[in-house]
Amino acid sequence: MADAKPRNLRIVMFPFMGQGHIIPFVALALRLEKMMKKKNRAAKNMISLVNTPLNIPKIRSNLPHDSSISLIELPFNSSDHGLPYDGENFDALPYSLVISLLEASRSLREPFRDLVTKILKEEEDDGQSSVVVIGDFFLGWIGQVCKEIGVSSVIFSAAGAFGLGCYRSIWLNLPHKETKQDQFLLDDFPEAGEIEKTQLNSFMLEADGSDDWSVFMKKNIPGWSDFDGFLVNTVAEIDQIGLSYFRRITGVPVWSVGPVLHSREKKAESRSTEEAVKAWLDSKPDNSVVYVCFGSMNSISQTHMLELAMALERSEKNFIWVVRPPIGVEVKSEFDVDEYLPEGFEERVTRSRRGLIVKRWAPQVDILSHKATCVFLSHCGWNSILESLSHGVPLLGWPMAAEQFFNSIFMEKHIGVSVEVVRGKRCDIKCDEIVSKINLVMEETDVGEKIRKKAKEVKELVRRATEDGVSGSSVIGLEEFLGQAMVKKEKN
Ligand SMILES: O=c1ccn([C@@H]2O[C@H](COP(=O)(O)OP(=O)(O)O[C@H]3O[C@H](CO)[C@@H](O)[C@H](O)[C@H]3O)[C@@H](O)[C@H]2O)c(=O)[nH]1
Repeated sequence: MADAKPRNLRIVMFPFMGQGHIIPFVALALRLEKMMKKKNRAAKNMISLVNTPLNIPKIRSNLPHDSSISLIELPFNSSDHGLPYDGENFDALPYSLVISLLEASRSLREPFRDLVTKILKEEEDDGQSSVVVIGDFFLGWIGQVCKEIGVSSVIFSAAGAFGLGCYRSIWLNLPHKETKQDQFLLDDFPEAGEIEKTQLNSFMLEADGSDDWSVFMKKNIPGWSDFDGFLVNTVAEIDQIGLSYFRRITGVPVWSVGPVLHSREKKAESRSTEEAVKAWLDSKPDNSVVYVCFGSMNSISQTHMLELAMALERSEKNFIWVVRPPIGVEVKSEFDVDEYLPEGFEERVTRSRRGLIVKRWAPQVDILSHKATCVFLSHCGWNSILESLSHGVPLLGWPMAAEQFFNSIFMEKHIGVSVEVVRGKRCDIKCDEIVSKINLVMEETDVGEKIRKKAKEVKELVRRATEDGVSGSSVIGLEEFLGQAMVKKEKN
């Protein structure tokens, strides 16, 4: 019910416990804080980010000191769920335990319900406020909790609409189980085009409806229909197929609001890496560097590391490679990169200054925004894609998990800014194939020129979407959402 009086807005945001989700949620919270201040400085608006104890300091370190965003901790003990004692974030777990954290997160339902009930009571006493919850798509139960207590809720998808649409449709219907063909169409999303079985992550491919992933998804995804809307970290001008799909299947508003990008972490311990990376990039010619990084939670096998290292050396291109321990090695363990790379590799590339190896975590946005960077060899996580597109950097795709395969095909076949190098964690890839794809995109080939030109055009589309003065599509999306959030929700 619309209310004529200006209202205060209380926004409660709950990202799933993974860096690929927390980072864009923090970025969205900061964007909303700025917009709300600009709109009405006098209003007592407030934004809170909710998470589990070990993630709260991670979130805090990403907030500027002058931010008034508050952090709220929910009780959670990972050991109660068969997880390591500090296993509260995807980045602290091997991929095999990701499903256990997803399942364990369902235990946050009651504490979250109590929290929102308390917040609602405080705001009702105030009589002037609306409360809205922004939840994560992996926390599908949030919609029902909010419905029951009479609070509006929307999902903020850190994934793009095309990729998430394919992911949703496949998990709900397992269409690949119904066909012997290598390709298939999605029943409720045929406009996504043919999907190949090699584009399914290993859990999807092996799913039979009764495995842990299918069981979780069948509980989680139907919950999305309890939300009052979707905010998607994407750009309307490029992700229309997926946005239309979500509008059609949900019947609720779907706003594109991206890219909401993380402004760089300013942690003291990473400052020396930042400086070293900047100095190295400054010493390189424009458009001469391949940046290689597989996101916050994925690694490749040691065999693949060897092939990739040889390829980077043989390509004779400058490169930055963010190296994480290979699959099968304890994620958090201290590791010596030398152990997993060809003999003398690190020493050779360091001596020649042709390559920079960064252990675990690099200042990705700084790298992508530097004029020396030419192409990004990426696992096609959606944040990485958005960061790359925002800086006009074309992609070399190596999707390996989740919805990354669909993002990769979307960037290559629909948008034209990427070439897929290889798919999956168990693929067979040889060094020469990687070299030829790097050369294809970086050198003066027809494909390379076309892709680099397209990446510049997309950069411009993305820039315009978030431009304030001319009301870009993503600015309008957020404004429409804020307008709707001010409307008080009736209890069901
Ligand atoms: O060395 C690094 C590695 C990562 N990042 C940042 O970490 C984020 C990584 O996000 P993303 O590229 O989306 O990868 P994941 O962390 O793997 O993201 C998960 O979440 C995404 C959003 O839902 C999905 O698209 C992915 O498939 C899923 O793996 C980005 O902001 C990067 O800039 C760094 O700054 N430095």
